[in-house]
Amino acid sequence: MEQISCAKVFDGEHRQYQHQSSELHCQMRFAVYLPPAALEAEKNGDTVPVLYWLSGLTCTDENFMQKAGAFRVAAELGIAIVAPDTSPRGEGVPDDENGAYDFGLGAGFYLNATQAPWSTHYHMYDYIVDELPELIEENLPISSVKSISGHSMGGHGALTIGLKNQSAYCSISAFSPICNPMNCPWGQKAFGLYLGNNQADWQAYDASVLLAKEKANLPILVDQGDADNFLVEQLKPQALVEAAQQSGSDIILRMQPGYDHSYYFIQSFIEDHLRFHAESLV
Ligand SMILES: N[C@@H](CCC(=O)N[C@@H](CS)C(=O)NCC(=O)O)C(=O)O
Repeated sequence: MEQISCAKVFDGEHRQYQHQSSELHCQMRFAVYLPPAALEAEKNGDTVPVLYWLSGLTCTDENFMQKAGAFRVAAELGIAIVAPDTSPRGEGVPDDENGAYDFGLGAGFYLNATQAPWSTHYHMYDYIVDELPELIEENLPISSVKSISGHSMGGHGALTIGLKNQSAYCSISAFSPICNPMNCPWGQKAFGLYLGNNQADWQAYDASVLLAKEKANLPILVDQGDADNFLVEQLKPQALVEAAQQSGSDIILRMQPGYDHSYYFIQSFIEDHLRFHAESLV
């Protein structure tokens, strides 16, 4: 992998890297925040734990890093943050035929597509679960002790990836996640095109279906603004709460009055999420 930027921030470093992805068959970029403890660890061959952040529709590796205001607390806690892109990129990677924001480029939905022409490149699930952590752990002072978080489509990604790989992650959190994609327009469009029309195949990527089936054995925190324009039609946190009740899982859902879907909301509560993950990242 090749380093393409570096900036000092809160005594740590924000860096961007690019690499050729074998899962996605294209060049990918990701960003990492290394807290001061990681820079110290880098000198001694040690590692620090990490939070993987999955962004939402239209985002790249930049949105969270530039807008969430997460570095001061990550520096204090000694937690690295890795922010990947939200889809495969580049010439030859197919996009929505109308360039829509909710499918194709910038909208990989953290799944493995099975349908042509998407199935060649759109393997974001395997990229996040396997390829990216392997690359990170091999090349950076970052350990396999990891948690996962995300926003909106990335909240869906964090919940589904965390629930399907409970032994690999210490904790899960999400801001404004798409909780029941099988039953909302964003999810139905993406799953229909990436996975085909058989809805039985969609269940493996629906957080509410997964949580209803199996009790979660790791801590889960969800924050949702009640002034979020997407809340009723797309996000459906109540489905997640009902699923948790069905399997006897403990999840914390906090409805936050007056907050919308934006990074202003994320910036307001990211400290809580980092401290929540720090309790499990040991
Ligand atoms: N109305 C938006 C919908 C997309 C959207 O709200 N994206 C959220 C995630 S679902 C986001 O994080 N956008 C980028 C940002 O705010 O930096 C658009 O058309 O771009």
